[in-house]
Amino acid sequence: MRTGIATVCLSGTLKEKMQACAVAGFDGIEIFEQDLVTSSLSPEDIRKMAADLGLSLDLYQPFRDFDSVSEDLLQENLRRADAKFKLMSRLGMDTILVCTNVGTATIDDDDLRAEQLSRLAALAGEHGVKVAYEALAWGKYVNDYEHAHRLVSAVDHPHLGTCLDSFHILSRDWDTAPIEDIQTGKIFFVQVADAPKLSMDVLSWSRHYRVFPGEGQFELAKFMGHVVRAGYSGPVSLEVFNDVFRQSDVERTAVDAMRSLIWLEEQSAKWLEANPAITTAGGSNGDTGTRAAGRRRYPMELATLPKVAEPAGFNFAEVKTDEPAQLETLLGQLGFEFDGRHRTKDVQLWSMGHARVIINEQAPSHSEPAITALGFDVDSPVIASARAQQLKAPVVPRKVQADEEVFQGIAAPDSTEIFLCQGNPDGTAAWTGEFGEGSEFGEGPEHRDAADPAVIDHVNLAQPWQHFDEAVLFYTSALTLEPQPFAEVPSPSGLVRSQVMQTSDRSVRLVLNLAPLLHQEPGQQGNGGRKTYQEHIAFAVQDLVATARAAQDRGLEFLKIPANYYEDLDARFALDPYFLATLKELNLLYDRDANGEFLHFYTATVGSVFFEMVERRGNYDGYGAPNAPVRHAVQYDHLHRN
Ligand SMILES: O=C(O)c1ccc(O)c(O)c1
Ligand SMILES: [Mg+2]
Repeated sequence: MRTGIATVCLSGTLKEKMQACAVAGFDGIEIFEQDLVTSSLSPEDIRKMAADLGLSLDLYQPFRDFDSVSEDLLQENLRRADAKFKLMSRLGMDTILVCTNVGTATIDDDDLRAEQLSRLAALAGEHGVKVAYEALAWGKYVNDYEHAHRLVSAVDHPHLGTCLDSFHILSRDWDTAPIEDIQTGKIFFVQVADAPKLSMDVLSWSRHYRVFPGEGQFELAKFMGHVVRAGYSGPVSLEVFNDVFRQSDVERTAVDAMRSLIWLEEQSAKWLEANPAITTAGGSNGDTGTRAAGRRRYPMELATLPKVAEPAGFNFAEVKTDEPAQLETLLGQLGFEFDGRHRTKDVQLWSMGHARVIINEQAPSHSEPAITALGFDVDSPVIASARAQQLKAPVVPRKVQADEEVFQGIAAPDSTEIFLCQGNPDGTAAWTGEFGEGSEFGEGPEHRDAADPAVIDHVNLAQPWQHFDEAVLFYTSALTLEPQPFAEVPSPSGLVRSQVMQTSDRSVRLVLNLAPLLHQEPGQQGNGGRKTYQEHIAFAVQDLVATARAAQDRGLEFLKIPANYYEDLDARFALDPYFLATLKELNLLYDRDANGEFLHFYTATVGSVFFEMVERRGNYDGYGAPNAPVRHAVQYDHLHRN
């Protein structure tokens, strides 16, 4: 698959954008008109720079408001087109995008439109330029790709073809299957963008909220599957208008963009495998009739990635600090046991059942506790790491001694280190043997009750606002977690956007939060990587009431839940009075739905970290979302009291 990206996706000057695209590994780019007009580089300079960078200049865009106009306006539009065609010759470009008229169209007549497009195609032909006609979702008379293509077919000129843009098609819920009916060779260009499902006017949605594939909710693999089956083999080019990406670091956004196409390519190949085309006599579009290993061949070759299964669970969570005292107390009060220190590193291991927490003391001085690493159990750490690296995940360098387990590590967009681990099927982990071994430092984990079912239930990571979408794609593509629709949770300092990423069996649940800006204390940017949001690790136990009582006996300070909460709980659920009294006495939170029940409590925050203990009853699948505002409020209270 040839990869491309429109310069409008990125921040910076045209030169900076082009360099970032080359570094990220794109094959080509679309030049957005404004980037050219505002550039100090001449068209010849741009052409040379692209050639030097190994980038093809795939599309010049957009040419607006051409069709459905009066004759005098058309004359003017043809003059303008002539100037752009001459410019394209200087740039060495051969394809221009013409979008359906949204501004000056006054005549709704397909015959007239076809006639006008045919005059444009004839002029383009004289310049050796190809015109790709794209239906904008808000086009005045033409806003549907099939309509646009009917016009292209009516004109039937070798220099006029169709441009398909996934946003304009999927935002309007147009059926994508008829893409396959487009005559081979008549799709001149394909643009891809994803988007969250939003109910707003489609122009604003398009201009501000597009995201890279895998970061939104569109069925892009299916869209691409139909494009591939139509026999298209040209560039698949990202066109993502997004307010955040346009102000983010250009090189980083270009890598995020590239990752999205690598992932989309794999997903498209998978969709094609799962949806074999029905063979018709004589073959369908683009079908060369050959079969390789039972797979139909299409002109577009789709690369795949190392195959991995979903992670089987959390292997560990790491909190880093050089001041571990409070953390040690908290974990001890929750019922964790100290398994000892690492043989060679300044690191402690604490565990409860199969929930393992590492306190890493190799931190700069005065580093308050922060979640810095997560371990995931995978079938093959080497294959999982290869996949992540092909998806351009940065590798985390590790110092290991000869006889220590080597973890494959990659850095998530918020800089949390993700380790790909080989867990044992019984939930234990071999590396724990490196701790406490017959030394004065604790007993080691061997004494632990292997039947204790405690596990890490979920981890909640706060994302910097400019990396939220990137994080969704990172966990989707590299770790194959499934993103759920996002929710908004009110807190005293703002609305928190929250998105769950999980495995299908829920053995891994990761919650990404976009914390309110207020939580970013000024002057903390780049402060030794210190996180300024609250994040937490939740542990699942079998009997939360017993866990809470034991924790209370060990002196754990519970966050005081307001009495109003319990009144509301009773009103909603008509709980057994004794049970309600127990919840209230222990400051426990409760939720119930058709699948089951959920009991949980939170600790106070140390540094940027707090812990949650949960009990899931039945098949309860949520996170106590109705209780999240209460949690935010009591934590806010607690923070401002101290
Ligand atoms: O928003 C627009 O105007 C616009 C322009 C060109 C495109 O290719 C597109 O998809 C949208
Ligand atoms: Mg477009």
